[in-house]
Amino acid sequence: MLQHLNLPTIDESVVTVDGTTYALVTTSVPGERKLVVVGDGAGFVGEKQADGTLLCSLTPENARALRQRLAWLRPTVLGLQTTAGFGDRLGIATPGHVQATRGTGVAPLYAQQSVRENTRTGRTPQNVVDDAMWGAFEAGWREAWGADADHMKTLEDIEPFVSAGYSFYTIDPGDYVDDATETDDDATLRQKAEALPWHDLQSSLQDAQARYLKRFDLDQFAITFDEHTLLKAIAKYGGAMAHVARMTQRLREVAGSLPFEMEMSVDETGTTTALAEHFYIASELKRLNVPFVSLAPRFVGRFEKGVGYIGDVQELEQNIAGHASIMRYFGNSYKLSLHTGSDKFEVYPIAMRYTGGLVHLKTAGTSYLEALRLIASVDIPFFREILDFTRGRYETDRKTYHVSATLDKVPSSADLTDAQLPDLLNQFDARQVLHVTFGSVLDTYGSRLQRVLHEHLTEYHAYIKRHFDKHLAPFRRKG
Ligand SMILES: O=C(O)[C@@H](O)[C@@H](O)[C@H](O)C(=O)CO
Repeated sequence: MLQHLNLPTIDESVVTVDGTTYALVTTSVPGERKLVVVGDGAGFVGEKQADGTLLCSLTPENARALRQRLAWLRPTVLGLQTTAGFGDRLGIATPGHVQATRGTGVAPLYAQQSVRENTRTGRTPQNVVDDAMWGAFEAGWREAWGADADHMKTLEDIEPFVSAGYSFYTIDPGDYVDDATETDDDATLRQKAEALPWHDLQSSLQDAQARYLKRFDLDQFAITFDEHTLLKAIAKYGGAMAHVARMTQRLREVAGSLPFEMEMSVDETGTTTALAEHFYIASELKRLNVPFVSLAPRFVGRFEKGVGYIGDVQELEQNIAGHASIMRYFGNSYKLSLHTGSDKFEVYPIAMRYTGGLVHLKTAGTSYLEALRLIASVDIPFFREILDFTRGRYETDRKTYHVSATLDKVPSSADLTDAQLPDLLNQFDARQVLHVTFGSVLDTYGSRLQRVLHEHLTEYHAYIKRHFDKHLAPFRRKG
């Protein structure tokens, strides 16, 4: 039916609803796609062909019009299903993410970018959700998917994500977590606890003491709040809880009747979230009526960007078992969220085993690294340039990320043969250096990088699929 256009149709995208057919076609520009609307073209902007067919660019206006017609292209809440977030800093990876998700039973969030990432890539929340939507459409995804406004820290962060139609809001109150409480004496803890904004917490220190100074019996163990444990939990996380309460109130005001779900993340803080502190956080979120579906504590050991888990896996297993027991105490009403979750292959089976699938996995930079892996094979001189550039940027760009790579372990390109280059994407230090410098790389090389990837899109999606097949296998729904 679309043959008359003489542009190859992407078969997976073709769909007919209410007598109108929609499809993506490729053009002679590498990587470029256009939307074809055959039938009722009202609301779309494009070039009208002789037979009335519309050929449309992938603009925000046309994305909006398509979402209005095809309900499954709107991000939606996913509840307590096992979920995975697929951050895509380049805006072209989603078809690969779809290929990997299909048939796994894992519910995807194909749009997921933090405020920090958007600042570095120069993309808006709308760009991110539109790119993910076009990718899902291209790959023929017809099921539910979500969009995560990740690591929102301030009240001002909220509005642009709500206007862009996000469904999942990750509140990161990390700036209000007081890590110094780990070593404070009781007098200091009390002073800090008394100074909290109790009004925002809709409570008082006395009320909190009445609520928590006791023993709570969980299925595997008990949590007993003595004076010190409670004062520390309150002094450490009370300010964060107050901030989450403020963020939730603003989100409700801005979202109005739009459905949404929330996560609270304190994974990017300096100290581990003790089990009693997880209990306090979850209990307070419930008391404050925060509609959270997942919680990202800071686990024992280290979850760093782009690499495997760093620490004692048995200790982590015990830690996850404890967190899962607290979740059960609260009626399995939320999921454990694994931030910086990519490449932690040893962690996934453990998380699944103890939570019974109440897991949310977040990934992002690993898809960008797969793009660099491809470039290391298809445009070697360019990869050499990127590598040397990132070595110059690392010390600056690492500052807001948890990474421990050292530059002396990352060779400069002159010290490597062509054949050795792709293997850098398997090396701890090189992965982290390449990972956290994405913003600077995109500022300097963005259009060239996009051009190379657009010339090799099918391969890029195959790289993504292969990489994510490994990630998702432990999360597959059985039966
Ligand atoms: O880089 C970022 O800012 C984000 O992608 C992450 O911190 C995100 O929350 C994540 O955990 C992805 O693995």
